[in-house]
Amino acid sequence: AGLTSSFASHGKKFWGSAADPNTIGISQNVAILKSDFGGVTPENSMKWDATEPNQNSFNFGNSDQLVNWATSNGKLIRGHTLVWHSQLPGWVSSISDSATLTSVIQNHISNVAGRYAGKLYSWDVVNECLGEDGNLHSSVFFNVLGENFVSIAFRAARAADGGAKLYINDFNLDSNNAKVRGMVGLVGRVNSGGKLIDGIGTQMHLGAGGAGGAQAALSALASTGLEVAITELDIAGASSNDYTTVVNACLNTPQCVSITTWGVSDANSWRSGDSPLLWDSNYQPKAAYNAVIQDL
Ligand SMILES: OC[C@H]1CNC[C@@H](O)[C@@H]1O[C@@H]1O[C@H](CO)[C@@H](O[C@@H]2O[C@H](CO)[C@@H](O[C@@H]3O[C@H](CO)[C@@H](O)[C@H](O)[C@H]3O)[C@H](O)[C@H]2O)[C@H](O)[C@H]1O
Repeated sequence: AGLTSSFASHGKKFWGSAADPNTIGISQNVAILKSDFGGVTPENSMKWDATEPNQNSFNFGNSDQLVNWATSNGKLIRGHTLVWHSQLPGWVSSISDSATLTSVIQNHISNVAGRYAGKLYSWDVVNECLGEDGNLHSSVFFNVLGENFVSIAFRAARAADGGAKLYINDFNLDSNNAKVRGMVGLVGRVNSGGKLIDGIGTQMHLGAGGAGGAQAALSALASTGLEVAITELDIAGASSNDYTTVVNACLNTPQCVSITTWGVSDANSWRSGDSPLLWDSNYQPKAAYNAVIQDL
């Protein structure tokens, strides 16, 4: 059995991977996605700079391709991402009026999330809004709208797609650190007036030997009672021990519903120099892959 079916045998939803037209166009990659993965996340095609490069003119060419491929191959989809300060067009980051920015966010989300309503498992509604101290960091969204931009985004996402799980996603949520505590506080405040956020995504772009804090991080995030997902896993050096440590942390955390690696093969990884994934640059499974399968 492959990754996702072995993982699902423990009551988990799916094991996914980042993907996009550039990687579903590679036959070796597609063969592995079909055999071992139960979900995909668009690596770039659903981001603001790709979907709405100019105000109110939308481009869904690549994202439609990814969604159609996933749907016709029975893969769940994690939408990524609606509101993020990076890969953001200049026409958005230059807005300084709160009413304008609010309607721009609402229009973007109703068009993008509305288009895929009913087809996605979840959305990363807000991505990377926290600083390492656990407070919201400076961005056009926070500077113009304050913390309320998070609620504005989640309400718009809920209105556009009543079925998708709505996640807040961030990196360096890899141990029970100030950022994890900040995230727990933020979701508590946002959900205090009624549940807007359904889940917390921890990206887990790890260094070699960096998996030791995974259990503490997942337990702390799960203490909110929300779903938790590992959303962009890759680990420098891809050691068997690091990968099985992360997998076991998820197995031991009932709210941890899925693991997504940020790609399949080192050949297409954003950090290929670190050899961080479970398949090498010749699309051959590494020792870590066998160790994970054995562990599951
Ligand atoms: O940075 C890693 C993670 C961290 N968490 C959020 C998550 O979304 C992020 O993913 C990475 O996010 C990165 C940008 O922030 C992506 O990198 C961008 O990926 C884009 C699509 O391939 C690149 O854009 C292409 O660039 C080419 C040459 O510069 C141009 O010819 C193409 O037209 C242009 O699309 C950008 O330069 C490149 O910066 C990576 O593929 C993607 O893996």
